[in-house]
Amino acid sequence: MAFMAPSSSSRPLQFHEHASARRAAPALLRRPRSRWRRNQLVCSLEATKQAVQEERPAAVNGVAGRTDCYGVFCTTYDLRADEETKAWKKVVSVAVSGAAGMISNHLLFKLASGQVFGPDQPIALKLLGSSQRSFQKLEGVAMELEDSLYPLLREVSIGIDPYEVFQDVEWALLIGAKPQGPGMERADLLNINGQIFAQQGKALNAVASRNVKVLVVGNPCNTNALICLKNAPEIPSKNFHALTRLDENRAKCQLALKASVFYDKISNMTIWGNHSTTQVPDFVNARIDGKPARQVIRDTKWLHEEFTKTVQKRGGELIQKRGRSSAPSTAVSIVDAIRSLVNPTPEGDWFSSGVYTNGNPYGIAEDIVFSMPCRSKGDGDYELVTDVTIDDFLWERIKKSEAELLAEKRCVGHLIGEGEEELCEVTEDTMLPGEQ
Ligand SMILES: NC(=O)C1=CN([C@@H]2O[C@H](COP(=O)(O)OP(=O)(O)OC[C@H]3O[C@@H](n4cnc5c(N)ncnc54)[C@H](OP(=O)(O)O)[C@@H]3O)[C@@H](O)[C@H]2O)C=CC1
Ligand SMILES: O=C([O-])CC(=O)C(=O)O
Repeated sequence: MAFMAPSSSSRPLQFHEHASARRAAPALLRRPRSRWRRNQLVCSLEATKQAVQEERPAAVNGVAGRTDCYGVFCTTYDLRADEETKAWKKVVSVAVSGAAGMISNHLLFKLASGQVFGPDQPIALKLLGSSQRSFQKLEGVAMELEDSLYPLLREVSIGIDPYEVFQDVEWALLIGAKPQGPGMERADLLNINGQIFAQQGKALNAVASRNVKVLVVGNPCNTNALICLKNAPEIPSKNFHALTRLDENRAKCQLALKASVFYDKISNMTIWGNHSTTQVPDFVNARIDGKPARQVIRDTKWLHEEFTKTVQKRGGELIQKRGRSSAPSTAVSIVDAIRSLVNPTPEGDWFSSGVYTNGNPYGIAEDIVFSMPCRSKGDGDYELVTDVTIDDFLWERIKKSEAELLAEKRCVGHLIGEGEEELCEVTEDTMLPGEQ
């Protein structure tokens, strides 16, 4: 379906709205912010910059690392006339970590345009960076958002303290992570990135909306999501997702190519397991133009061998060709993943997401984050799909992915309150899709 952004001629005026102001006064009573207040906001941005330059640790609820509005988004306007003619929803508050990275470079503009949450949904973007180095880049990102004049983008703030940035957020898109450097062991990556997600889990637990939806993208995303949810005991575990939608999209593309159909004909595509080379793209339950995929693609050898391997290794192949990991297609898949939760799933179809195993009907180990088929009513929540067939081919591979996730979980016991750091043994042949 084509999306049309509202034209800039009908663009309403921006306002910056603090959570406290939102609680204190209904929108129609809001007044333009005084020059003093504006100066104060600018000063606090300066204080943040200074703190960052001095490499002071970000304080929890303190001045250092404080998040505030950026540039044009600090200005408050009187919206009374505007609100009489518009039927927009209440602003949705979305945090994005790794906001100066490659994936975010594509994603933020899709979020601001209305493609994700809808053309009647104003949005506040809270951009999280990790350090002094990233702060200036975040300013650059915020400047580009300013210059894009998106009617729905009502607030942009930047910061490096997750306790500030995550305040009252309803969505947290956790993209920031350290990439796996040359010669870096998987165990080291699990530990370094795990620390980031443990800290961010704690911050979400302390300050985010109690029903925040969390999508973990930074790799290894399944185990990072597990670490995050374990550190956020006051937020329902069901609200945490690891992104496997890119893998679903890749699998749909391969089936479409083989069957010589346009990819919108492919449905019911499940990715089982880990976002790694053990993932299991499910051709058994997938459908092509409403028919079981195996009725359309008779080449069983291709389905068993090439299809599965191509999807598992697509990320690595792309890195080899492009010299960097997928960013635009990952951003698109994040959009798809969110849209699948905020729109009802089409009748008979489903989508894949890495979700917490807690009473799953398939016999997969509990207490890990595993990609499975889901359906949503469009309320941000989901249910697992139960009418799927798991044959021996799938089951054997699902168990391998499960074993990998259980091994990863043992490596991060110290980050999820399950013992000290132990000898971390992740088998050699299991890799991130982009690992060489
Ligand atoms: N699940 C999936 O399907 C996919 C996942 N990915 C993963 O997404 C992640 C981001 O990819 P991409 O945007 O291309 O990467 P980039 O390297 O372009 O950006 C990553 C961002 O992460 C932040 N970062 C780096 N180190 C740290 C740290 N120690 N603490 C906090 N933040 C940090 C950096 O922000 P700053 O400047 O603030 O330090 C950087 O801007 C990677 O982990 C990648 O493997 C990628 C593709 C698909
Ligand atoms: O390993 C990476 O960073 C890239 C990745 O996840 C993918 O392409 O699926």
